[in-house]
Amino acid sequence: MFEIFEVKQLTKEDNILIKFYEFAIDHVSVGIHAIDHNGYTILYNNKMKEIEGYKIEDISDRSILDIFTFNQSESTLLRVLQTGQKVLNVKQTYWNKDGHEITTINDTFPIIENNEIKGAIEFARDITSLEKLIYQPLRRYGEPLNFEMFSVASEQMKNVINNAKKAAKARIPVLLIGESGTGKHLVAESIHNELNPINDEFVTLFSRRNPQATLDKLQNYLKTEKSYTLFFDRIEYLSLPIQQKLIDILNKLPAGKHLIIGSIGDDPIDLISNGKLLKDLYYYFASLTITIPPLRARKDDIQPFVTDYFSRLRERFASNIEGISDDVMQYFLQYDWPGNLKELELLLDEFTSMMMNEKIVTLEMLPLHFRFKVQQANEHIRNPDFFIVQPNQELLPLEDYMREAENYYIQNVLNIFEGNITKTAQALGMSRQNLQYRLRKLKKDS
Ligand SMILES: Nc1ncnc2c1ncn2[C@@H]1O[C@H](COP(=O)(O)OP(=O)(O)OP(=O)(O)O)[C@@H](O)[C@H]1O
Repeated sequence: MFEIFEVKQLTKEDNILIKFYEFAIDHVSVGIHAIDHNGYTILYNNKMKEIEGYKIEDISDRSILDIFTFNQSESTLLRVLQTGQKVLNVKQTYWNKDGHEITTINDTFPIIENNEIKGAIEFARDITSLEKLIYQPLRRYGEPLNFEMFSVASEQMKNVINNAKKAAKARIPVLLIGESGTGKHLVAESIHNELNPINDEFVTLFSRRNPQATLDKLQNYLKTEKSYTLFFDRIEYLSLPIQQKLIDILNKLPAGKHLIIGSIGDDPIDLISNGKLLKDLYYYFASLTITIPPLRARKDDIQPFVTDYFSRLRERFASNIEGISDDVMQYFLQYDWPGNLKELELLLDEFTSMMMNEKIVTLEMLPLHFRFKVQQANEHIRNPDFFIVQPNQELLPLEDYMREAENYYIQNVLNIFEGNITKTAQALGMSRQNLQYRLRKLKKDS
């Protein structure tokens, strides 16, 4: 672990000190990732694991140079290793394996000894809770949010919108269920703007900041004469006693004056059985629950979202970006988007802010961290061993085996050509249309 530096005989004091260092590294609230001069990971602490969602085994036996087979200048650790210059205050947003959104500010430094670069080290400060307060991409267009703003192609989302419109008509409490970034806030505010007559004000109460303050704020709103649409974002983050207080307040509200909308990020039955959601609070909303499916279950919505994103950029911000290439779309379709549309929107923001005069977004413009995630996901599709038939193996019907083999072969050829459809189709001896049709079919069948 410490072999990049000259090895010296460790004293007893050194050994004790190392124990302190190890403890500090594992308990500090800053993510730490260090690589040696060959790009091999030599340090990856618990906080970094929480932030990025990788295990040390995923990265320790491979050089970053091998893992990131794309444009290496995009990895700050590598850039620092190559230039010897520190890079400070780089903001990044990740969705870890549990689908949690994490925003960090990274500082990366070279480790130099006797004028030689021995490696590089990155420190990532987790600013997620701060970011939550200030990041409201919905507001950037300065318009009220309504059902017109939805980019929809999937039947599932069309149903969501229909049900949400019914809720606005009936003016009954609604519970929105969906992962982070699926559009719960957008649905809630659109319901408000659909009300006829409309309430005086739409207010979002964030449960995960300071639950008692959320309740105090609510009491203050209710003291006024105004009618409100109150959106309780992620009520499962409120403690059970606070949830009980909330029910008591909601049950005393004058009938029909305010509209109450709640949101949760998980299945309500699971939340109740895990002691995170009070049954009575769920029943308060149970007259209408609307589940917003994750983006990975409705990938048809990716294309219209991307198209609308760029047309808004052109209309409102005089951008000349026309759209994304087919290869990039293929990447988007392969990825499972744990952060849903919010993740897609942030990704589009990230690379469009770097574009100069280019009209079409191509594969090389995608940030390295994103391409790495797609690559990792593809690596897990099938292990090559799966295709070797062994005596004690469970045997699949030929049709299923052939489908798995086709998927494996196509995905690997796609990886070789970094997602480029034209080159992959050429190598496989088929037309682009045929390849695209097969990919869609394989996705549907899997
Ligand atoms: N169908 C859609 N069409 C257009 N934009 C969408 C759609 N769904 C979500 N978005 C956009 O995605 C972003 C995230 O949506 P939103 O904030 O409503 O998600 P959320 O489910 O409330 O997330 P969280 O639980 O993290 O608060 C917003 O900027 C929103 O405009």
